[in-house]
Amino acid sequence: MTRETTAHCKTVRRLIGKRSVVLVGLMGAGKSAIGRKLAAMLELPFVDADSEIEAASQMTVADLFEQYGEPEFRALEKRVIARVLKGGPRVLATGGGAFMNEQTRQTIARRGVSIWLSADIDLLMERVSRRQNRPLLQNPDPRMVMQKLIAERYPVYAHADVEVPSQDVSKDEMAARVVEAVATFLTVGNASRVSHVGAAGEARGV
Ligand SMILES: Nc1ncnc2c1ncn2[C@@H]1O[C@H](COP(=O)(O)OP(=O)(O)O)[C@@H](O)[C@H]1O
Ligand SMILES: O=C(O)C1=C[C@@H](OP(=O)(O)O)[C@@H](O)[C@H](O)C1
Ligand SMILES: [Mg+2]
Repeated sequence: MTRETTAHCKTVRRLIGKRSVVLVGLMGAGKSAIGRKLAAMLELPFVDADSEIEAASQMTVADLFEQYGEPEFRALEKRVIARVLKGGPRVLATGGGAFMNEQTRQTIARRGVSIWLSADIDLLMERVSRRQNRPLLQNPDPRMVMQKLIAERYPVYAHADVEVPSQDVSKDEMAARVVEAVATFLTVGNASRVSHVGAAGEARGV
């Protein structure tokens, strides 16, 4: 990061105050990868909800789904996210299904700024194909599953404070776009819900 970018991130960090930055969106959108970068840029602790669930249960997400079923996983997910958000400002990468829970949406609205990393199906499929650790996609036709999830979930993700489209750019560039989107949201408010940042980040040499 350039010195200018670092100074900008410190300003954004101050604007965030006691809130957390919460990433939502479908599997493969980059919540975990971008969240980690974003946390480093903003000098905030990073928490991945799935990793917290795995640590709390001493099981993998895949084993939880298999042995206890999705409802039990969702109950655990809701509790873990509520606990993490009580703990002070963080960058939190949620799992793709978390924001579908109304109580979780309310908790996030109270304690955080929510960012929807939106993405088209081709990008999502390419990115999830690298690992076989997502139980919902263990299906003969994972693309059809993803299409169905897009139809069900995108109208709900659209309730996030800001939408940042995931594109085929580096993780650092995506994280810089999220920083810009958060800054715009916290200064201008809802006036500009969809972020079209790109040029600004590039101009700062991110
Ligand atoms: N901007 C990006 N450029 C290249 N690869 C990316 C980018 N964002 C995410 N990835 C990769 O895509 C895969 C899925 O990302 P991940 O962060 O696990 O998504 P999510 O947590 O939203 O399911 C990972 O292998 C990750 O490294
Ligand atoms: O979309 C979902 O319902 C899920 C997404 C996963 O997280 P990522 O979105 O980080 O892949 C994980 O929580 C679980 O496999 C269920
Ligand atoms: Mg993830």
